[in-house]
Amino acid sequence: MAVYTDITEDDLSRFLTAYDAGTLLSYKGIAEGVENSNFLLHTTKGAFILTLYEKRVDPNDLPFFLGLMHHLAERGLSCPLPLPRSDGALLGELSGRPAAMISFLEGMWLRKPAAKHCREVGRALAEMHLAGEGFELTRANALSVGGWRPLWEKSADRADEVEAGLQDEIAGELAFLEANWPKDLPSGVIHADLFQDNVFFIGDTLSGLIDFYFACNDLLSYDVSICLNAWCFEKDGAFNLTKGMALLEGYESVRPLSPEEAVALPLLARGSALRFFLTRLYDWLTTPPGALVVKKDPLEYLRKLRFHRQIRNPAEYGLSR
Ligand SMILES: Nc1ncnc2c1ncn2[C@@H]1O[C@H](COP(=O)(O)OP(=O)(O)OP(=O)(O)O)[C@@H](O)[C@H]1O
Ligand SMILES: N[C@@H](CCO)C(=O)O
Repeated sequence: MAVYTDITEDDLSRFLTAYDAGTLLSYKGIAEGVENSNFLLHTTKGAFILTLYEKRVDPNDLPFFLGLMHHLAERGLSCPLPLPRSDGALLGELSGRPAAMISFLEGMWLRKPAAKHCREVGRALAEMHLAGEGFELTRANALSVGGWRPLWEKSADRADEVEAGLQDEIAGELAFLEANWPKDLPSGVIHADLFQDNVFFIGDTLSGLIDFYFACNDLLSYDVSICLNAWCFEKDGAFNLTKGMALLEGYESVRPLSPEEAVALPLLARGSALRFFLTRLYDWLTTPPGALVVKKDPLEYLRKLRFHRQIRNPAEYGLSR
């Protein structure tokens, strides 16, 4: 249950007076999610999502996130729309946290996606990359290669509590990636967290993308590698070549990867595996007992990182050339 900050009915009803969202009928905390506190609201005007932004979201970044969702929705991408307050602002404050009201997206995320769903995700990711062109705000990726060492240093001393030898292995991996990280690849607005729980389907039809709170400007193919990691591995840790092929075909049906992006995929996938390993490791070691949040297993991403280390050719992901 990711509700770090609770809210009272009186405070919420007062908060809603600044919106054209009707009057409150009911509200409840949403179990899913790790980063922020989310509530499902029912009002006399329908269903809405209220998000209270927590520790990993810098309030100064919120205009970028909320403005991006508006920009993408205007270009036909199915994603949540932030509701404006009576003064036009997209951001308010509730229970001491920055807070926004966003439109409710129909659909549900898939617990067991098939290759056909991966194809739709690849297509939607490329469509998002193209729709992001022309967005006037920019945001550096705080969790790209430049952000991994400071994050690692917060957990390094305790890493061997999770698995013996981890401290040396990750220190070596980090040094390798810092020395070899690709630079001159196509970049633009990326989602940077397009995991299964952030893509909604109605039946087999993709109905929308949510959770743009890691969106930023970075390498487009890095975003592809995040999806390879998030969608194309089975629960036993095996890479599913059929899903990889489908995801990459879906992406390339909208935006073909350049030869340089294709060659860089194994390195990018190692990097994105390390990124999620590091945030999960930090949360694993620092989330207080009894916190209303599901901690995610860092070792899942350590295994993915080790898998990519032995990949020599993007064809091993199912990339056709
Ligand atoms: N616009 C929306 N429409 C419908 N449901 C939503 C919407 N936004 C969020 N949700 C629900 O709230 C849950 C958590 O949302 P979100 O993923 O944005 O939170 P988070 O804390 O940022 O999670 P994460 O750990 O995935 O980053 C989603 O899994 C979904 O069930
Ligand atoms: N999607 C991330 C959590 C939010 O960043 C993970 O699964 O580690």
